[in-house]
Amino acid sequence: MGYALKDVYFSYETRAIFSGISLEMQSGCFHGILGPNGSGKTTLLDLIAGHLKPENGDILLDGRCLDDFNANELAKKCALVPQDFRVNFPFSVDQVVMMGRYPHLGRFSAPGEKDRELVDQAMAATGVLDFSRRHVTALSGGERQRVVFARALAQNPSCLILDEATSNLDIRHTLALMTLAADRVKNKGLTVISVMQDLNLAARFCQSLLFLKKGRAVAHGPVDQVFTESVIKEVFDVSSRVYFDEAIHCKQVVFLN
Ligand SMILES: Nc1ncnc2c1ncn2[C@@H]1O[C@H](COP(=O)(O)OP(=O)(O)OP(=O)(O)O)[C@@H](O)[C@H]1O
Repeated sequence: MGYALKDVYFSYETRAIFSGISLEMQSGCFHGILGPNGSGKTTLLDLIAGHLKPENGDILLDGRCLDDFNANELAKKCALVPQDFRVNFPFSVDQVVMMGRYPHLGRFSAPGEKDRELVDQAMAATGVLDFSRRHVTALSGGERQRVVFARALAQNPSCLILDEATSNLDIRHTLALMTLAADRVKNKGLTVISVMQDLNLAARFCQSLLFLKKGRAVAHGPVDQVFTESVIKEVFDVSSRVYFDEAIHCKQVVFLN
Protein backbone atom coordinates (compact mmCIF):
# COMPACT_ATOMS: atom_id res chain seq x y z
CA MET A 1 0.00 0.00 0.00
CA GLY A 2 0.98 3.65 -0.27
CA TYR A 3 0.69 6.03 -3.20
CA ALA A 4 0.09 5.02 -6.82
CA LEU A 5 0.04 7.50 -9.68
CA LYS A 6 -1.55 6.13 -12.80
CA ASP A 7 -0.94 7.98 -16.04
CA VAL A 8 -1.21 11.39 -14.40
CA TYR A 9 -1.40 14.55 -16.51
CA PHE A 10 -1.11 18.00 -14.99
CA SER A 11 -0.62 21.49 -16.46
CA TYR A 12 -0.58 25.01 -15.05
CA GLU A 13 -2.87 26.64 -17.64
CA THR A 14 -1.04 25.87 -20.89
CA ARG A 15 2.24 24.77 -19.28
CA ALA A 16 2.37 20.95 -19.17
CA ILE A 17 4.25 19.64 -16.12
CA PHE A 18 3.34 15.93 -16.15
CA SER A 19 2.30 14.13 -19.33
CA GLY A 20 1.33 10.66 -18.23
CA ILE A 21 3.51 9.90 -15.21
CA SER A 22 2.98 6.56 -13.46
CA LEU A 23 4.76 5.40 -10.32
CA GLU A 24 4.29 3.83 -6.91
CA MET A 25 5.57 4.88 -3.51
CA GLN A 26 5.24 2.17 -0.90
CA SER A 27 4.04 2.91 2.61
CA GLY A 28 6.43 2.55 5.56
CA CYS A 29 9.34 3.78 3.49
CA PHE A 30 11.41 7.00 3.32
CA HIS A 31 11.14 8.33 -0.25
CA GLY A 32 13.26 11.14 -1.60
CA ILE A 33 12.36 13.21 -4.65
CA LEU A 34 15.27 14.90 -6.41
CA GLY A 35 15.61 16.95 -9.56
CA PRO A 36 16.62 20.32 -10.99
CA ASN A 37 14.70 23.53 -10.28
CA GLY A 38 11.40 23.52 -12.12
CA SER A 39 11.36 19.74 -12.73
CA GLY A 40 7.98 19.35 -11.01
CA LYS A 41 8.91 18.22 -7.47
CA THR A 42 6.65 20.61 -5.55
CA THR A 43 3.87 20.08 -8.08
CA LEU A 44 4.10 16.34 -7.48
CA LEU A 45 3.86 16.85 -3.70
CA ASP A 46 0.85 19.15 -4.15
CA LEU A 47 -0.83 16.48 -6.28
CA ILE A 48 -0.28 13.69 -3.77
CA ALA A 49 -1.31 15.95 -0.88
CA GLY A 50 -4.55 16.61 -2.76
CA HIS A 51 -3.90 20.36 -3.10
CA LEU A 52 -3.84 20.10 -6.89
CA LYS A 53 -5.99 17.84 -9.05
CA PRO A 54 -4.68 15.92 -12.05
CA GLU A 55 -6.29 16.76 -15.40
CA ASN A 56 -6.20 13.12 -16.28
CA GLY A 57 -5.22 9.89 -14.59
CA ASP A 58 -5.62 8.75 -11.01
CA ILE A 59 -3.78 9.16 -7.73
CA LEU A 60 -4.52 6.38 -5.26
CA LEU A 61 -3.69 6.38 -1.56
CA ASP A 62 -3.82 2.93 -0.01
CA GLY A 63 -5.80 1.75 -3.03
CA ARG A 64 -8.42 4.51 -2.79
CA CYS A 65 -8.71 7.41 -5.21
CA LEU A 66 -7.69 10.74 -3.59
CA ASP A 67 -10.93 12.30 -4.89
CA ASP A 68 -12.87 9.95 -2.61
CA PHE A 69 -11.30 11.34 0.58
CA ASN A 70 -12.81 14.40 2.20
CA ALA A 71 -10.41 17.08 3.43
CA ASN A 72 -10.58 15.92 7.03
CA GLU A 73 -9.92 12.27 6.17
CA LEU A 74 -6.93 13.28 4.07
CA ALA A 75 -5.57 15.56 6.81
CA LYS A 76 -5.64 12.63 9.25
CA LYS A 77 -3.56 10.56 6.83
CA CYS A 78 -1.12 13.08 5.38
CA ALA A 79 0.66 16.12 6.74
CA LEU A 80 2.53 18.48 4.43
CA VAL A 81 5.44 20.66 5.53
CA PRO A 82 5.55 23.24 2.73
CA GLN A 83 8.65 24.93 1.33
CA ASP A 84 7.62 28.28 2.72
CA PHE A 85 5.16 28.85 5.55
CA ARG A 86 4.04 32.36 6.38
CA VAL A 87 1.27 33.60 8.62
CA ASN A 88 0.38 37.21 9.12
CA PHE A 89 -1.62 36.71 12.30
CA PRO A 90 0.52 36.58 15.46
CA PHE A 91 -0.45 33.09 16.63
CA SER A 92 1.82 31.68 19.30
CA VAL A 93 4.04 28.71 18.43
CA ASP A 94 1.94 26.58 20.73
CA GLN A 95 -1.26 27.56 18.89
CA VAL A 96 0.22 26.77 15.48
CA VAL A 97 1.36 23.31 16.60
CA MET A 98 -2.09 22.67 18.10
CA MET A 99 -3.56 23.34 14.63
CA GLY A 100 -2.12 19.95 13.70
CA ARG A 101 -4.72 18.40 16.00
CA TYR A 102 -7.75 20.11 14.36
CA PRO A 103 -8.50 17.28 11.90
CA HIS A 104 -8.78 14.91 14.88
CA LEU A 105 -11.15 17.05 16.96
CA GLY A 106 -14.91 16.72 16.85
CA ARG A 107 -16.78 19.60 15.24
CA PHE A 108 -17.37 21.59 18.41
CA SER A 109 -14.86 19.98 20.76
CA ALA A 110 -11.87 21.61 22.37
CA PRO A 111 -8.46 19.89 22.46
CA GLY A 112 -8.17 17.32 25.25
CA GLU A 113 -5.33 15.90 27.32
CA LYS A 114 -4.16 13.56 24.54
CA ASP A 115 -4.02 16.46 22.06
CA ARG A 116 -2.02 18.54 24.56
CA GLU A 117 0.36 15.62 25.11
CA LEU A 118 0.95 15.11 21.36
CA VAL A 119 1.55 18.83 20.87
CA ASP A 120 4.08 18.92 23.73
CA GLN A 121 5.84 15.81 22.38
CA ALA A 122 6.03 17.32 18.88
CA MET A 123 7.41 20.59 20.25
CA ALA A 124 10.00 18.74 22.33
CA ALA A 125 11.05 16.56 19.38
CA THR A 126 11.63 19.59 17.13
CA GLY A 127 13.27 21.72 19.82
CA VAL A 128 10.67 24.51 19.83
CA LEU A 129 9.50 24.18 23.45
CA ASP A 130 11.84 26.95 24.57
CA PHE A 131 9.97 29.48 22.49
CA SER A 132 6.48 27.95 22.55
CA ARG A 133 4.85 31.19 23.80
CA ARG A 134 6.42 33.43 21.20
CA HIS A 135 4.58 34.68 18.12
CA VAL A 136 5.35 32.79 14.90
CA THR A 137 5.50 36.14 13.11
CA ALA A 138 8.61 37.01 15.15
CA LEU A 139 10.64 33.85 14.51
CA SER A 140 13.63 33.26 12.27
CA GLY A 141 13.15 31.20 9.09
CA GLY A 142 14.69 28.10 10.66
CA GLU A 143 12.70 28.43 13.89
CA ARG A 144 9.49 28.82 11.89
CA GLN A 145 10.33 25.77 9.79
CA ARG A 146 10.74 23.67 12.95
CA VAL A 147 7.35 24.90 14.21
CA VAL A 148 5.68 23.77 10.98
CA PHE A 149 7.46 20.43 11.28
CA ALA A 150 6.13 20.15 14.85
CA ARG A 151 2.60 20.92 13.62
CA ALA A 152 2.92 18.11 11.06
CA LEU A 153 4.12 15.67 13.74
CA ALA A 154 1.25 16.68 16.05
CA GLN A 155 -1.11 15.83 13.20
CA ASN A 156 0.07 12.24 13.73
CA PRO A 157 -0.23 11.31 10.05
CA SER A 158 0.61 7.98 8.45
CA CYS A 159 2.34 9.93 5.67
CA LEU A 160 4.61 12.92 6.21
CA ILE A 161 5.18 14.99 3.08
CA LEU A 162 8.20 17.29 3.26
CA ASP A 163 8.99 19.99 0.72
CA GLU A 164 12.60 20.95 1.38
CA ALA A 165 11.57 20.98 5.02
CA THR A 166 15.09 21.47 6.32
CA SER A 167 16.20 24.14 3.81
CA ASN A 168 16.47 26.84 6.50
CA LEU A 169 17.83 24.65 9.28
CA ASP A 170 21.37 24.50 10.59
CA ILE A 171 23.15 21.17 10.20
CA ARG A 172 22.43 20.00 13.77
CA HIS A 173 18.68 20.56 13.44
CA THR A 174 18.69 19.14 9.91
CA LEU A 175 20.28 15.89 11.09
CA ALA A 176 18.00 15.77 14.15
CA LEU A 177 14.78 16.11 12.10
CA MET A 178 15.89 13.70 9.37
CA THR A 179 16.89 11.16 12.03
CA LEU A 180 13.55 11.64 13.77
CA ALA A 181 11.68 11.04 10.50
CA ALA A 182 13.82 7.99 9.64
CA ASP A 183 13.27 6.52 13.14
CA ARG A 184 9.51 6.86 12.78
CA VAL A 185 9.68 5.14 9.40
CA LYS A 186 11.65 2.28 10.93
CA ASN A 187 9.82 1.92 14.23
CA LYS A 188 6.30 3.18 13.60
CA GLY A 189 5.73 2.45 9.92
CA LEU A 190 5.48 6.13 8.97
CA THR A 191 5.75 6.93 5.26
CA VAL A 192 7.93 9.94 4.44
CA ILE A 193 7.95 11.56 1.00
CA SER A 194 10.52 14.31 0.92
CA VAL A 195 11.69 16.71 -1.77
CA MET A 196 15.35 17.41 -1.15
CA GLN A 197 18.02 19.51 -2.82
CA ASP A 198 20.89 17.95 -0.89
CA LEU A 199 21.80 14.69 -2.65
CA ASN A 200 24.04 13.48 0.17
CA LEU A 201 21.34 14.00 2.75
CA ALA A 202 18.91 12.12 0.50
CA ALA A 203 21.30 9.20 0.00
CA ARG A 204 21.89 9.01 3.73
CA PHE A 205 18.29 9.06 4.98
CA CYS A 206 16.08 7.82 2.12
CA GLN A 207 15.45 4.22 1.17
CA SER A 208 14.07 5.00 -2.26
CA LEU A 209 14.81 7.87 -4.64
CA LEU A 210 12.83 9.37 -7.50
CA PHE A 211 14.86 11.50 -9.90
CA LEU A 212 12.64 13.88 -11.87
CA LYS A 213 13.61 15.88 -14.93
CA LYS A 214 11.11 18.00 -16.86
CA GLY A 215 8.23 16.10 -15.28
CA ARG A 216 9.64 12.70 -16.24
CA ALA A 217 10.83 9.99 -13.84
CA VAL A 218 14.40 9.42 -15.07
CA ALA A 219 15.18 6.89 -12.32
CA HIS A 220 13.18 5.50 -9.42
CA GLY A 221 14.16 2.79 -6.98
CA PRO A 222 16.35 1.80 -4.03
CA VAL A 223 19.21 4.21 -3.28
CA ASP A 224 21.88 1.60 -4.08
CA GLN A 225 20.47 1.13 -7.58
CA VAL A 226 19.66 4.68 -8.67
CA PHE A 227 22.16 6.88 -6.83
CA THR A 228 24.76 6.66 -9.58
CA GLU A 229 27.10 8.98 -11.43
CA SER A 230 25.26 8.38 -14.71
CA VAL A 231 21.82 9.22 -13.25
CA ILE A 232 23.22 12.37 -11.59
CA LYS A 233 24.82 13.38 -14.89
CA GLU A 234 21.62 12.79 -16.84
CA VAL A 235 19.38 14.61 -14.36
CA PHE A 236 21.56 17.52 -13.24
CA ASP A 237 24.16 17.66 -16.01
CA VAL A 238 26.91 17.62 -13.40
CA SER A 239 29.88 15.24 -13.29
CA SER A 240 30.37 13.49 -9.99
CA ARG A 241 32.05 10.70 -8.12
CA VAL A 242 29.75 8.44 -6.10
CA TYR A 243 31.42 6.44 -3.32
CA PHE A 244 30.50 4.42 -0.26
CA ASP A 245 31.19 6.37 2.91
CA GLU A 246 32.39 4.00 5.63
CA ALA A 247 31.76 6.53 8.42
CA ILE A 248 28.01 6.76 7.79
CA HIS A 249 27.53 3.47 5.89
CA CYS A 250 25.87 4.83 2.78
CA LYS A 251 26.55 6.20 -0.67
CA GLN A 252 27.67 9.82 -0.95
CA VAL A 253 28.66 12.03 -3.85
CA VAL A 254 31.28 14.68 -4.61
CA PHE A 255 30.78 16.99 -7.57
CA LEU A 256 33.57 17.44 -10.10
CA ASN A 257 32.37 20.36 -12.27
N1 LIG B 1 1.17 28.31 -9.96
C1 LIG B 1 1.91 28.13 -11.06
N2 LIG B 1 1.51 28.62 -12.25
C2 LIG B 1 2.24 28.43 -13.37
N3 LIG B 1 3.39 27.73 -13.41
C3 LIG B 1 3.84 27.22 -12.26
C4 LIG B 1 3.12 27.39 -11.02
N4 LIG B 1 3.82 26.75 -10.04
C5 LIG B 1 4.92 26.23 -10.63
N5 LIG B 1 4.93 26.51 -11.96
C6 LIG B 1 5.94 26.07 -12.94
O1 LIG B 1 5.89 24.66 -13.00
C7 LIG B 1 7.20 24.11 -13.10
C8 LIG B 1 7.41 23.10 -11.98
O2 LIG B 1 7.40 23.83 -10.74
P1 LIG B 1 7.71 23.11 -9.36
O3 LIG B 1 7.55 24.14 -8.29
O4 LIG B 1 6.91 21.87 -9.26
O5 LIG B 1 9.25 22.74 -9.56
P2 LIG B 1 10.31 22.20 -8.50
O6 LIG B 1 10.95 21.00 -9.11
O7 LIG B 1 9.67 22.03 -7.16
O8 LIG B 1 11.35 23.42 -8.48
P3 LIG B 1 12.34 23.99 -7.32
O9 LIG B 1 13.48 23.01 -7.19
O10 LIG B 1 12.80 25.27 -7.92
O11 LIG B 1 11.55 24.18 -6.06
C9 LIG B 1 8.17 25.29 -13.08
O12 LIG B 1 8.57 25.58 -14.39
C10 LIG B 1 7.34 26.43 -12.50
O13 LIG B 1 7.76 27.67 -13.04
